[in-house]
Amino acid sequence: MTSRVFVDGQEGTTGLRIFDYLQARDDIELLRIDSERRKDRDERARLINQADVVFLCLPDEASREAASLVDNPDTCLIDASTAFRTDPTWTYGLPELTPGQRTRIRESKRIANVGCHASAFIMLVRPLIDAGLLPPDYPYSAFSLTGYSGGGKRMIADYEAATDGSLDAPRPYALTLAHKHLPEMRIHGGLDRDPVFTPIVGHFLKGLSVNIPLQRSHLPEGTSAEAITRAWQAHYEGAPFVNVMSAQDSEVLDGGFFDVTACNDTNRVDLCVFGNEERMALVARLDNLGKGAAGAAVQNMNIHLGLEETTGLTCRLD
Ligand SMILES: NC(=O)C1=CN([C@@H]2O[C@H](COP(=O)(O)OP(=O)(O)OC[C@H]3O[C@@H](n4cnc5c(N)ncnc54)[C@H](OP(=O)(O)O)[C@@H]3O)[C@@H](O)[C@H]2O)C=CC1
Ligand SMILES: CC(=O)N[C@@H](CCC(=O)OP(=O)(O)O)C(=O)O
Repeated sequence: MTSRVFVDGQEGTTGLRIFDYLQARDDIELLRIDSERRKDRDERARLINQADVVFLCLPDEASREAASLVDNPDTCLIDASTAFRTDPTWTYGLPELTPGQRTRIRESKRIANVGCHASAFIMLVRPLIDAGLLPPDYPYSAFSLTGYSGGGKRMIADYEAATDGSLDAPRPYALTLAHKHLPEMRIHGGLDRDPVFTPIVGHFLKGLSVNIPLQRSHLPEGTSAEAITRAWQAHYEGAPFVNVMSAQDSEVLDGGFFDVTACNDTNRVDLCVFGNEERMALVARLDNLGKGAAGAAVQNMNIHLGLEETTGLTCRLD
């Protein structure tokens, strides 16, 4: 059976990438909006209500408006923005979160796709907190290294225009320490309070890595690198896009350096723990436009439609 799909925001960074994923598929009929009318409320409402699945690839405010335009009870929204990620009437679009999450995504008509930094952060900590290896009240902090496509069309244009070298060096941002992903990190990560989170954007298009430092003296006795790896392996068993790695794997460190772009053009997320007797770091990497946005959105659509989760996506073993 063919499903009708509309991408609201089809000319943006995430929307274009979803188009790339879907246009080759013969089980999807893509509804296209005339470019001139892409911000016309009535035309968007018409297409939204014709579709089985609508991807909202819009700023938060435009996503809220789009959600208010739905009157077809069969239309499923998958929203890429931050607008609904902690709204209890929406389902959090991270299938790997807990054992029941795929069923919730299958049954829900309102799915909030996960933030790119938040995906990496939550996939590192949540299974470990649930397994009792990390305490919910630990004073968590994290930094993230991300490519500039995370900032959408405007940031891409700024980086591409900066041929004078002015944007060559990495730039920390969100230094008010109130990044918009903190609420979802806390709530869906299972933390007692928001982490101290500092993202850094670099002069590369895409790829992202989140690093969470940990002091072993503040962790439960049994929390070792081996125990963490085992807990991830148990939690993510059968998850086609999650790759639990060992610090000894040759693909993890290249001459002592970690490649934050190694998952680019896939929907894969790599998880790894580094460290010694005293200190550890949990590290995840993913493509911010793949598992961090468009790939995850297509994965959620596949699950919602009852299709094989991996349809049209590159997975762990590819
Ligand atoms: N880029 C990334 O890595 C990630 C992005 N996201 C989220 O996904 C959403 C989209 O981001 P991204 O693709 O990067 O953003 P872009 O800025 O690249 O694209 C947004 C698109 O939305 C269109 N738009 C804006 N307002 C309206 C409106 N009122 N009606 C219809 N269309 C509108 C814009 O139109 P125009 O073409 O005129 O500019 C643009 O094409 C955001 O909420 C973002 O936070 C989530 C995870 C990762
Ligand atoms: C480099 C850059 O600016 N990246 C964006 C992340 C993009 C993202 O995940 O956006 P949403 O969660 O809003 O959907 C940021 O940190 O705000």
